[in-house]
Amino acid sequence: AVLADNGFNVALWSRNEAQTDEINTHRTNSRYLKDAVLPSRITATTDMGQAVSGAELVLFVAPSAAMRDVAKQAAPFLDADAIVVHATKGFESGTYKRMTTVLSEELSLGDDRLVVLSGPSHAEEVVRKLPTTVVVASTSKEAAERAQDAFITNYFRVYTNKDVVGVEVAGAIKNIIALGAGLTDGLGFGDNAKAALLTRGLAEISRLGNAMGANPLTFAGLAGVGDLVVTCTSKHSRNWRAGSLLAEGLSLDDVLSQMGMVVEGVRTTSTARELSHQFGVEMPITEQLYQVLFQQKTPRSAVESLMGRGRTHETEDTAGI
Ligand SMILES: NC(=O)C1=CN([C@@H]2O[C@H](COP(=O)(O)OP(=O)(O)OC[C@H]3O[C@@H](n4cnc5c(N)ncnc54)[C@H](O)[C@@H]3O)[C@@H](O)[C@H]2O)C=CC1
Ligand SMILES: O=C(CO)COP(=O)(O)O
Repeated sequence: AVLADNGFNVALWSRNEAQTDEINTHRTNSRYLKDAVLPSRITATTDMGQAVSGAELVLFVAPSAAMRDVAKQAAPFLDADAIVVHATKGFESGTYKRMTTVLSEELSLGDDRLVVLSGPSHAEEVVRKLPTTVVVASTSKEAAERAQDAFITNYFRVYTNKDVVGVEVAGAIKNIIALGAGLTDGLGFGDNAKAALLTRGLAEISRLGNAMGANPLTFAGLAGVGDLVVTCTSKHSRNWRAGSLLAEGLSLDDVLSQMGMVVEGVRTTSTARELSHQFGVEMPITEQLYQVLFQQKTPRSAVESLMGRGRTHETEDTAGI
């Protein structure tokens, strides 16, 4: 919708024909964006060739679990000088790869044509043209500026950044903390606990990101603090909502089927735990959430474990913040 508002003719690919028919006929996408009326410059299609051939910019925003498959389908149709942007917040399960790595492998692209778009940007608000700010990161200044040009509007402000690793790590890991925030709110642990969770969550994001080669300053920016705050506090967040349903006592399977939309933080908790071992960094909140999600630990005893950890110094272990 943002690209269409900026005058681009947008081809929107979906695998679901009922959904593309609804968008083309009624300009609505009722299951995912209830009250929104989509711009007439959007044409939905189930034909990947029609969507991708000739496009100067291709935006991938499949859930992380589907990214490789969707990129594979798009690869034969990608124009030689198209730039590729993604807005997906997660890693590939099993390989622990970042999304730009997956895209570069499947599309045979160099870093100079790859951009990640991230930041506090719930779709429900963007589609209503409420003021939103995001960051587009690429190792190529030119690619980042092409994406900035394409997306920037008077309600959608776009900053460039060079730190692809930091922006991707921040966007993925904040979902874990948002699941924790939903649990904390659902269990009535209070405002002090929630503030602690966000702050120590940011320390965890930074620690892993720094070990993976990120710029520490990224975590104080829109993709870091910005997205962490919105996902942990917004009524639109699926990760927060999933956490609050877990707090009501629902099983993880029941929560996920009730949500009916992707809750990236669940898979990301397993991936981040593996990455924390691989990079030798401590991620105690992630570890406790992993035990709650996958090992039947109760949230209350997870909090006890976090509060009972050995004494430590606040800043020593959070290089960069
Ligand atoms: N919803 C939001 O406000 C924002 C979402 N994101 C990120 O965007 C990504 C996608 O999230 P949403 O669109 O919100 O999720 P969603 O669950 O609302 O929609 C996902 C869409 O992908 C389709 N899909 C799932 N598996 C597929 C496959 N194998 N092949 C083709 N299509 C497939 C589904 O049918 C559905 O249409 C996530 O990584 C999320 O973190 C990023 C910023 C904001
Ligand atoms: O990343 C998002 C907003 O910036 C969306 O978060 P949820 O997936 O938790 O809804």
